[in-house]
Amino acid sequence: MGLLVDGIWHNRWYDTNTSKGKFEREEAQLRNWVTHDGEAGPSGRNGFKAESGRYHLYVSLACPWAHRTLIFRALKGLTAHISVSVVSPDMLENGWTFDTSKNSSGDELFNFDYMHQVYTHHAAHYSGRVTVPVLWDKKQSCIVSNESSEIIRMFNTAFNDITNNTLDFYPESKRAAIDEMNNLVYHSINNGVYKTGFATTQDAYQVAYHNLFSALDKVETQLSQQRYLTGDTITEADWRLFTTLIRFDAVYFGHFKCNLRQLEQYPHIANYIRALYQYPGVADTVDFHHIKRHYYFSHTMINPTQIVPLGPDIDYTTEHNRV
Ligand SMILES: N[C@@H](CCC(=O)N[C@@H](CS)C(=O)NCC(=O)O)C(=O)O
Repeated sequence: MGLLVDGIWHNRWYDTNTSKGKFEREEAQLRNWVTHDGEAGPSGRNGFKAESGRYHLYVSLACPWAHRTLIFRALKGLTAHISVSVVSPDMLENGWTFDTSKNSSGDELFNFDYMHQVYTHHAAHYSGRVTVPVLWDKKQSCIVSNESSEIIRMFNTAFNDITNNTLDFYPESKRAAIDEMNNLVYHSINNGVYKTGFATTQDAYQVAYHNLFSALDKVETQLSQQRYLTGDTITEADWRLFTTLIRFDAVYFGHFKCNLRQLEQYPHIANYIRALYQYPGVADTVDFHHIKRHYYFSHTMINPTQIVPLGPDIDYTTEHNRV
């Protein structure tokens, strides 16, 4: 785990000394948008037109943020149009690697050894964390974006003329409700599990823990009244929540000490996870080997023995009642 400073890789864990033990996530820096006509999106510059075969996704199958982009790639019919490289789940002194002997697919574009080389290929003097997902433009040889919430918005609409897939997970009429739900889920659940697990003071841990479980209680209540987070149709808000929920009992409950309850103990959430897992195309994007191996093996300051636990044994293919 580390970061680039002026293009040079440094092996360094997150610094929580200046934030009273709180984990503070760095903002993604590269924020261009692929659009149907190549005009600039809400941020960044123009020049990224949606074209089949032009873009490449770098992902980790362990990472909940990258997982969102894989789900949208699958559901929006983009697998034949956007290629993918998968990093190894082991993220140690060199950060994310393309070590094929450790379950990486290898770097399909450049045959690099490390993900940080993709960042310095984009900008030789890059400074910042080397995160996934990354959307790469093969034509201009640069990174389009390293922000998953924006990559899924691009996938939701920019390629519709190419795929003829008009499924809309961010429909105009529901945007306010989706944004409100995303705000709760991002701060208290998606990032909330990280704030709980990466806290280095008791106080910071407890604040994050209580916030997380109070948000999960709200979600449970919401799901007791309606099928999906914002009503009777599935939206982006559900997929953003799902990638954290599917990792929760396997990793966050134990490794990140989010252990008030397992999600299996929430009747509505437990069924909802199954409904989303069983949505056509989604189960193929979930890889529990990568998920468990990444967290337990890579975070040696939390789990110095690097033992990867065998349990829990949960079957997400069982019948659910969300109809
Ligand atoms: N804002 C980013 C966050 C991505 C992110 O933090 N990814 C993690 C993997 S789960 C990562 O690559 N971390 C490496 C690091 O922080 O050094 C997004 O949503 O795309």
